[in-house]
Amino acid sequence: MSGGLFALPREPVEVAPGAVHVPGWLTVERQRELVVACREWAQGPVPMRRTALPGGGVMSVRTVCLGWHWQPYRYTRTAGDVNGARVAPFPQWLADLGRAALAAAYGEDDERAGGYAPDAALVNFYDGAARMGMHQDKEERSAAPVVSLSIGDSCVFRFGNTETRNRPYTDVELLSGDLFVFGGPSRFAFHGVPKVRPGTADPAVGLRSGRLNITLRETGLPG
Ligand SMILES: O=C(O)CCC(=O)C(=O)O
Ligand SMILES: [Fe+2]
Repeated sequence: MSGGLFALPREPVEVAPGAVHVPGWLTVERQRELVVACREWAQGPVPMRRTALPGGGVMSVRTVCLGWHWQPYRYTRTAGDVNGARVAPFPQWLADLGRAALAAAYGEDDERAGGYAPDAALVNFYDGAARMGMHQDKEERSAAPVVSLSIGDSCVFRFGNTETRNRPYTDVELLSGDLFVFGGPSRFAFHGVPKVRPGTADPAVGLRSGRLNITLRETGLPG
C-alpha cells in the first residue's frame, strides 16, 4: 500500500480491550498467495455463494467456508444449504498463520497465541456494494479470539460493544494486508462492515476488484 509522502503512520491500535488492529501485517507476497488460495476454495467442493437468511433474504457478501460450514446460525460439516458437499478441510498452514497473527496482535509471550487451534474459516468476498450488518460471531463454543485478515479494497470495519448493535462503536479503516484480532472481553462484541471503498486495492495483490476477508475461528465443536 503506497501511502505517499504524507501518509500517517499506521501502528497497531487496541480498539477495545482484546481487540487489536495491526495495519499492514500481511506482505504483498502473502496477500497474493491468499488470493490464489481463496480462488481455489471458491470453486468447491462447496462453491462460494451468497448465504440465504432465514427471513428469505440473501447476504450481499459471498462466502465459502473451510473446516466447518457456517450457515445461519450453526456450524455443520456439510453444506446442506448449498450443495450438500462436505466443506474443504482447514489447512494446517492457515492455523499456523492464525497463531502468528495472535502473536503479532497480543505479543509473542501471550498465552493465547501458542494454544490457538482454529478449525473453521469463513472466506468472504465483498463487491463494491456488499456490506455486512452488525452481528456477533457467537456460533462458536470456544471463547478463543477471532483472527481477521483483509485483502483488496479498503473498507470501514465497525467494531462495537457486547451489549447492543448500536453505539458505542469505533469505525476502523481496514486496508489490504491489515490484521484485526478480537478476543478476551471483546470476543463477542458486535461488528460489521458498513462500507467498502471500490477501487482502492493495490493491483499487485492480484484482485481486480473487491475485498476479501478471511476470519479464523475455534469452533469448540467435537471432531
Ligand atoms: O469482513 C469483515 O471484515 C468481517 C467479517 C465478519 O464479521 C464475519 O465473517 O463474521
Ligand atoms: Fe463477524
